[in-house]
Amino acid sequence: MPNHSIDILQYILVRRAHGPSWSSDASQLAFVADTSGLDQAWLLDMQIREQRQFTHFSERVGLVAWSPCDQQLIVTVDVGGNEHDQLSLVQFPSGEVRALTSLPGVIHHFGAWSPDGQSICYSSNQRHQAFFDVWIMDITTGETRCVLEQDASLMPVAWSPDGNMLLVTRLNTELDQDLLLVPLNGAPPRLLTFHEGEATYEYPTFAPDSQSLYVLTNYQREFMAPVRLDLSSATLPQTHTPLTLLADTAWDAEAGIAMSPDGKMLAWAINENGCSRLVFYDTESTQELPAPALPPGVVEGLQWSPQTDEVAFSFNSTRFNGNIWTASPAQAQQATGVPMEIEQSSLVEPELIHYPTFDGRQIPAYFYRPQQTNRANASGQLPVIIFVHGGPESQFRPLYAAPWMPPLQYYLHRGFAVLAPNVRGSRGYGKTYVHLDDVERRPDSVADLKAAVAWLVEHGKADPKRIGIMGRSYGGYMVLAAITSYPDLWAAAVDMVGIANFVSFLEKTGPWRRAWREAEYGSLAHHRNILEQISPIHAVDRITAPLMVLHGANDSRVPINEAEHIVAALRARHVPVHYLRFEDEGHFMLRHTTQTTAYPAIGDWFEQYMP
Ligand SMILES: CSCC[C@H](NC=O)C(=O)N[C@@H](CC(C)C)C(=O)N[C@@H](Cc1ccccc1)C(=O)O
Repeated sequence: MPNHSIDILQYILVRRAHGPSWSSDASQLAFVADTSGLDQAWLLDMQIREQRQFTHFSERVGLVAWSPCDQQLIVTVDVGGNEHDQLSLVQFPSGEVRALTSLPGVIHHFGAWSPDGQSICYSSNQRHQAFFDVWIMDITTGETRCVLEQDASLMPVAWSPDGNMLLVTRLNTELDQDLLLVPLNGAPPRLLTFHEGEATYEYPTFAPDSQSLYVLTNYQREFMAPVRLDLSSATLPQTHTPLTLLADTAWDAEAGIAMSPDGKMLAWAINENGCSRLVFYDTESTQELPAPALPPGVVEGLQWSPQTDEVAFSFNSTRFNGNIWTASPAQAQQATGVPMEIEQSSLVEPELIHYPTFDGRQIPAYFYRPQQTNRANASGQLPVIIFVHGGPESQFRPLYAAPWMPPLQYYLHRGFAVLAPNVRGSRGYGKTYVHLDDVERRPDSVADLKAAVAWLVEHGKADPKRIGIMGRSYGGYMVLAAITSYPDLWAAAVDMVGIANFVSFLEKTGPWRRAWREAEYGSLAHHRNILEQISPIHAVDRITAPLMVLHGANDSRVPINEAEHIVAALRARHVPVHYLRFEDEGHFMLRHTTQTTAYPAIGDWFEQYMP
């Protein structure tokens, strides 16, 4: 028998670095890493290639952003995982910290530094809990001024190189956005992206002359593609800013659109079936350049060096824990050495499969077969855990250590196979696919889970009596929907931070999030009947699968009463239920101490009911 308490430490000790930010002279690369057990700011000295922890907060750091001129950085920190980020300024090299905001009830989203390093822009919901306005702060005097106030979710994303304008994203829903150009001389903001239907605009970046910008968008397209928006031509009211497509894409472009300081090169990535391919692009010849190949994995946060011809990004794959890498058109290399203590060869690479579902569609999924098959039955069939991602507008991707994800490799090590489907409604497969589960069509995505079981059994991959299901957040809802809709399929289930009742969830989730979620799930005003019909809390009588429930008390996305209600309902009906409540955690359950408790307990639960 393996000793699980030792094993889990190895799996949790697969640390992750993300969010690279260059100092202006490119001598230092800042990033966020959880090497110490909690995300903190770290620095990599690019000359001597040594990394060191730079901040030592007792709470989690969200992001780091170097000033474009000076030896100082912005960091964001929340409390107990509540996602109410506050902004602080940290001096280099002393590490001295000055709080720039201290409003614990208010959420701050850092936007950008001004090009002269004197000011920052950010948005906050200080005026009204549900709305984010755009602010500028002089970091020397601490003086603030609101530069854009709307009853909307506004996020500043870039400061023009000439210092005169901000670029602001307005989040209409999770899948629809606008870009606004905000002159800092008090003139009215200009809507750049008048559009009908849905469009998102991600990672907008100004060209050096402030006359055009580059952005990834799915405006009038199925997939995200890199485009240039020409700001110099006058735009008629109710028209979209003229746009040039840089490269046609059959998959989503992602991870940023990083620009070299002279504006001659761009870099982005393409998400091909969940794996990132790096792209370099020459803006003069308008041609793609050769790019180094990466192992199958995920690229995030592309940042061009202010001094050299290389980009920094975080890279995370099945066999490489999250680290910061750098790449030029000639080569890619790992830059940080955030440790991974597991032998690479013991990590299982998944197989990409597609299975048919009720309406003839093919559902993409990753199947992981454990190296040790000692838990197979006499027919060679394995116990299988189906892992359902959240969102639902998220995507399961083959990475090792997303910090919020249960460590699938650990369950493989304990002898379970894992199937991770991207059921209808997932991101990454185009605009049409992502809407196939909207509002009244939600049960169709649950039927895709039934089809997953059929595929596993038909292909001899699973012992039909030992199929379990686990998911987080919206994926936790999918678990509850699966065990109420198809109770006979499941031997055991695990719901982490899931929704049990869409009505109480929408009433109690942070008011800033309600409108985004209503676009996906249906609204309290217009779809109450549907919301009630699809809510597992009203079908608890159908549950027979033993259920484990885990939740963080400070979760501002899915309030903890969702867990408390389902647990109480099952206890009243004597269905086996095991509840773990974490007091100093929010939605993401990021503390290593939490993870070393939660993840072995999940393994034990599946082992108990799927022996
Ligand atoms: C990136 S996809 C959807 C994000 C969505 N945003 C706003 O509400 C979200 O947070 N969805 C939640 C459920 C919702 C609050 C009811 C969710 O399912 N979260 C998942 C996926 C996720 C992973 C990482 C960052 C954001 C979302 C989860 O926490 O595992």
